[in-house]
Amino acid sequence: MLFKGGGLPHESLALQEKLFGAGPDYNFMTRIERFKNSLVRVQHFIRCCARYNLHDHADKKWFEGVAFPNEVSVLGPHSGMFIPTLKEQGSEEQIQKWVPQAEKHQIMGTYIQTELGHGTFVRGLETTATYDPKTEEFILNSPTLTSIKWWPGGLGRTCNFGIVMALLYIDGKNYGMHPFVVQLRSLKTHEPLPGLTMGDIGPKFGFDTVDNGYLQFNHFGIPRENMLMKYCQVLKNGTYTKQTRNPKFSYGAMIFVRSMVVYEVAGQGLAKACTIAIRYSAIRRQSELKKSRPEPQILDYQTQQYKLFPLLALAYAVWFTGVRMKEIYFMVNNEIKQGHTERLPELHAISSGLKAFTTSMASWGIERCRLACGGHGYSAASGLPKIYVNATGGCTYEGENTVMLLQCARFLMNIYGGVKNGRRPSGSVNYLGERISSRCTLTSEFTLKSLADAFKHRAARMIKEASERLNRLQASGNDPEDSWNLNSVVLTKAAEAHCHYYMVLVFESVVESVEDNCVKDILRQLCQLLALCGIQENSGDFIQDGFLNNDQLELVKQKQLSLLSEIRPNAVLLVDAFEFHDVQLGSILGRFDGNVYENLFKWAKKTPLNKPEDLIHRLLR
Ligand SMILES: CCCCCCCC/C=C\CCCC(=O)SCCNC(=O)CCNC(=O)[C@H](O)C(C)(C)COP(=O)(O)OP(=O)(O)OC[C@H]1O[C@@H](n2cnc3c(N)ncnc32)[C@H](O)[C@@H]1OP(=O)(O)O
Ligand SMILES: Cc1cc2nc3c(=O)[nH]c(=O)nc-3n(C[C@H](O)[C@H](O)[C@H](O)COP(=O)(O)OP(=O)(O)OC[C@H]3O[C@@H](n4cnc5c(N)ncnc54)[C@H](O)[C@@H]3O)c2cc1C
Repeated sequence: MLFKGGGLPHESLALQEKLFGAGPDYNFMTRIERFKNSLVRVQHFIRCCARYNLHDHADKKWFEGVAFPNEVSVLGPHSGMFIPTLKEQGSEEQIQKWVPQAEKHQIMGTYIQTELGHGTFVRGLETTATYDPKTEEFILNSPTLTSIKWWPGGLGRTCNFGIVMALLYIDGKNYGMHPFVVQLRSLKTHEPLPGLTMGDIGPKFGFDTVDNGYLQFNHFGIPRENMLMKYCQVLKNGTYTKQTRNPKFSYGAMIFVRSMVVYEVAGQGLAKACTIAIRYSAIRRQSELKKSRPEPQILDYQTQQYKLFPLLALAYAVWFTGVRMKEIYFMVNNEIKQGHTERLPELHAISSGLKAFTTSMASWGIERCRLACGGHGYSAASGLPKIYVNATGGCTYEGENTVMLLQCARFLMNIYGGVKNGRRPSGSVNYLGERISSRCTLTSEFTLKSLADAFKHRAARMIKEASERLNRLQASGNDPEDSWNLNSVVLTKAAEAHCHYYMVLVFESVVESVEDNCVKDILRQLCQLLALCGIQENSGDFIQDGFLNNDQLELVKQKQLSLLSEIRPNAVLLVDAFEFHDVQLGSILGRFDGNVYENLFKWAKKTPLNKPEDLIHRLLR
């Protein structure tokens, strides 16, 4: 073994690959070097997949975690969007034709939806696909500047295929957004095919290793068979047929990625940041706690614990919620495949809501971890800037977070309206059918049930009030759309409260399922801390209707503080339990061996600015 650790079989395999552990320091590379380095890794990863027979998505994911530490590889859109869309939206014939080539990486694809002028508003996209029955081709065209495709990952230089979302026109009639498989580059020369203008969109906040690109179509023909035809078909003569299914099925790829992002991006990103900040806080000593005594570990300061332990609790909560979100996705998707589509709206709502809620919390949490590391947190050597810029992208891609919360709120309003009309809700919203209890059961014991109930009360009240406010706005003469807009801040807060309750509930259920009493006790403390911090940070929501009183809030504060001391002895073990290898963390501050200062010094000496022969030296001489 080249490296210590690597808890899971596929991680251990990947850690044995010299190329993934060695090589130049990422922090000292230019963007072009980072991109090239990533391509070398991609090629090696593809060879490894063949060598180790890695076909399963989950197996590959473990391997990727080591191959592309803290980076988003260009394989993300290929394996996370291109292949799933082919599988979910292609006919059997189309799946047979493209999926095997894609899985063997003989073709590399991406998901091409967003345009210069529109990302959020999918119905506003302008790219057209006009069917010509004479040639039996779709003619793809970008009719305006704003219709140029913009952002798809891997489009700039890497991919030779893509799934393009475009408006289908037959005989002058617009049939709405449909997915098309499009070859973009020659499989021999890798040059863009005639009729396509494409390239990279330039440097970004993060995602240096991904060539997010642009693409302009100039009346570009593709065969009729290239429209993905599982749900809708265009026959040779131009006849359009469709199954009587939900038109939102063509949005399936987005639901999939949103469901995965909770664990893969928010959960992993925050857990890595907590690992770095807590390990570092255990080796960093600063100031005096008691006169003439050795400087304490900064982790012994209550304020440091107050910064970091709630984030540790949040990292566990998001991790568990992400695992649950994946399970729900696969369960409901299987039901949909069997023809049972009843739970699609709930899946859309919970995946949109949790994607938004957890990526926002993680993004904020990672930055707090960086601040908690003082000066060294600001250095790239901490690894935290890289984790932040990549994770925070999750707040925007796959549906901007505010917009996603509003989608979740829309579902909550529908359900609440149904309850008012006597319908019984089920699944994640079944509590909306219960009577909202005005009695708070919180006592100094702070059982997990009583804490979850407090969040249930808050969510139910905020959803009810959002709905009533919406009705009042309409009753006072606003049309439904204006009422929605005038209520949208309240709606996003109701959606957040729903997601917050869901996360606390998932954490509670995980704690209850643990058999080992010692582990159970420690996880219970974390779950209590998560919930108590949530109550304190949003205390207005809990006291507004008199559910919590001042005495109870005082109890909340006292318990929060006592939990900090109780968690302290286990804090480092709790981050070690995430089992991130040093290679995956990419952080000198978060090294497993704690040898931070010696390695910071070695690292600084290697920085290119210290090279004696460069231009700067000549200019300064
Ligand atoms: C696998 C590992 C992954 C991790 C690694 C990731 C690395 C890769 C990195 C980056 C990839 C990024 C890829 C992208 O960003 S691709 C582009 C993504 N774009 C978006 O997400 C756009 C967001 N916008 C939308 O989704 C929609 O436009 C909308 C905001 C939802 C609005 O849609 P629309 O206007 O059509 O709908 P309405 O608001 O009018 O609603 C009508 C009813 O439809 C329901 N609805 C909407 N969407 C869905 C859906 N997806 N599924 C089911 N139902 C849906 C909506 O709730 C309304 O229902 P109602 O009953 O109220 O009428
Ligand atoms: C790193 C990264 C990778 C990406 N990868 C891909 C990819 O592979 N393929 C692809 O097709 N796209 C990709 N995208 C594009 C991405 O999906 C969009 O940027 C995203 O969906 C947001 O849309 P937008 O840019 O139009 O934001 P906008 O909608 O312009 O958002 C700007 C502001 O307007 C607000 N707003 C917009 N609409 C509403 C509304 N209805 N109600 C209230 N507020 C609103 C938003 O809340 C936000 O504050 C990527 C983007 C990034 C950053």
